[in-house]
Amino acid sequence: MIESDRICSAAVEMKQTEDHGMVLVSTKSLEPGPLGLIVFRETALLSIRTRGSSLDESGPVPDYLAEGPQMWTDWWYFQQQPKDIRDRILKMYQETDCSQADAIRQHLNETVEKKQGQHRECEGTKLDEDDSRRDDVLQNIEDFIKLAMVIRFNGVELCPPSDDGLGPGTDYGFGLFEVACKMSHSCRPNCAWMTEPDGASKQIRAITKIQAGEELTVDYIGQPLSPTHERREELLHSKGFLCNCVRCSNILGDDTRRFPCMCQSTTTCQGVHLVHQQLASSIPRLLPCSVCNNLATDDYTERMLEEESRLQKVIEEIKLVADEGGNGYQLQSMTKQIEELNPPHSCHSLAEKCYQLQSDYYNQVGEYKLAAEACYKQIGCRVGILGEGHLCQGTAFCNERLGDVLQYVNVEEAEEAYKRSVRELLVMRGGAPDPYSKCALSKLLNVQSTRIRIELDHLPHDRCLKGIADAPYSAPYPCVVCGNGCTVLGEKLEGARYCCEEHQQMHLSMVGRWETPQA
Ligand SMILES: C[S@@+](CC[C@H](N)C(=O)[O-])C[C@H]1O[C@@H](n2cnc3c(N)ncnc32)[C@H](O)[C@@H]1O
Repeated sequence: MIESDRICSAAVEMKQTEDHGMVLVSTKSLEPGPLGLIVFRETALLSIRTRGSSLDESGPVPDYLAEGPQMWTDWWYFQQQPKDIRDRILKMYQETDCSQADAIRQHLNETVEKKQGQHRECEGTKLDEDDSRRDDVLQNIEDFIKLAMVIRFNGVELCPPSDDGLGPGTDYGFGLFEVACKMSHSCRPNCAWMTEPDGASKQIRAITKIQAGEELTVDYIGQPLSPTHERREELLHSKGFLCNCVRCSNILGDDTRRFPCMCQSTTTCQGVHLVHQQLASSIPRLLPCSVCNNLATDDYTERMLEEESRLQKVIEEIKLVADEGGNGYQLQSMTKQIEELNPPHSCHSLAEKCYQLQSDYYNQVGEYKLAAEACYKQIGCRVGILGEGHLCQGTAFCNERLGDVLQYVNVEEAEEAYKRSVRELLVMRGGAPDPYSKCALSKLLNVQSTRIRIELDHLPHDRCLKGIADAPYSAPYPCVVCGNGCTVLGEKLEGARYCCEEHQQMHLSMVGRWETPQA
């Protein structure tokens, strides 16, 4: 463990709220500092293998559950637990109106009726041991459904990184956490959770400053760059609720879908139209320009949205080809399409995908300078949409990829990119003991050794961290009004940054916080 890796025990309490039910709040102000802060750790009350893994001991699935084999594995592991653990797990169940639960109930009840009919026909036939073992599903239908729902709505994957930090490691299935599962979801969370190497515990880390009394939130789905309606659909589908986090309920629009101001061809307006669309089934519309407030015409709206779906299709086609190639070499057959990818705005969620494809492609063909440029744009887009304070693994890995490319072009800049990656991973994942941070750190040391000839073997990891934690984050802040680089720090609204005072005034007026300066 690195020295400043602090654990903040007794920093949380549970609280009942009106809109989110039971939640976790911080009892103290928490300051993650440069190396992050562990708020608490928890071991899963129950961890369940993924069916099909070599460690799945649950045996053959009963015929009547053939549609849902994982449910059988879940039930089998549940049945192996002592009674008090089973009771605590079932206590996590929340009454919900869920069509999946109704479908399971109906299916199992029909199976019972059928079996009873068969039993009457051949009275006296003995069930074999396997049958009776499996039939406890049918004798406990309501508990079976409760367990399925608890897992669906509260189960969290248990997958620590691989030893070399280059990807996910052993998949331990998923776990049920009695305390951590009370944390609400946010698309702009203040905490991150990560699986410890034992595959059974989670570490919950503060990734932003947190005030005493503030609710602790994590990202349940890890798709912060997906458009609002996609994130909400995903949460509705997988977790059964309509997200009302700060980003999803932002009346200023979807921060991942930006289109240039309609007047841009005739004026110098640098503003953007954000999209308002809360669900896939709702009709998207462009909001007034963030700078000149002009409305987009129906014609312009239609053209922009058509262009957006066309680009989405092209990206999917390219990705399909890249995936088929395994190592990605097939991408070269799509040179023209990749080079011509042209997002509607540099801070649109599709821009991030375009830049990633371009960076991968240029990297493969050895055009490292172009690859680095595309990767810089990708980072700019991520920071532009999510804000600098939004730590996420995706951005950290992106910085690491930038470092990999820059090694061929500019070693000093590669060093800076690795530093940012290490710094972000340190706060998110806890530093040197974590394989991801270790991997980024050793890449940093490698690139440093080419510059200043340091003896890697004599440098303990903890000492290398000094200085890195303070590495400045040089990606530009986006103006909340137009997305351009910023110089003016908003004092009235924390986190809001502006490219000029005019945009600051505009934004504060829009949200009712503008006060005319005294003469
Ligand atoms: C895993 S549980 C969290 C604990 C839960 N609040 C409780 O009382 O047990 C997820 C539930 O919390 C609520 N919730 C969490 N995050 C939310 C969000 N961003 N928007 C709306 N509801 C949310 C929803 O009711 C959801 O079904």
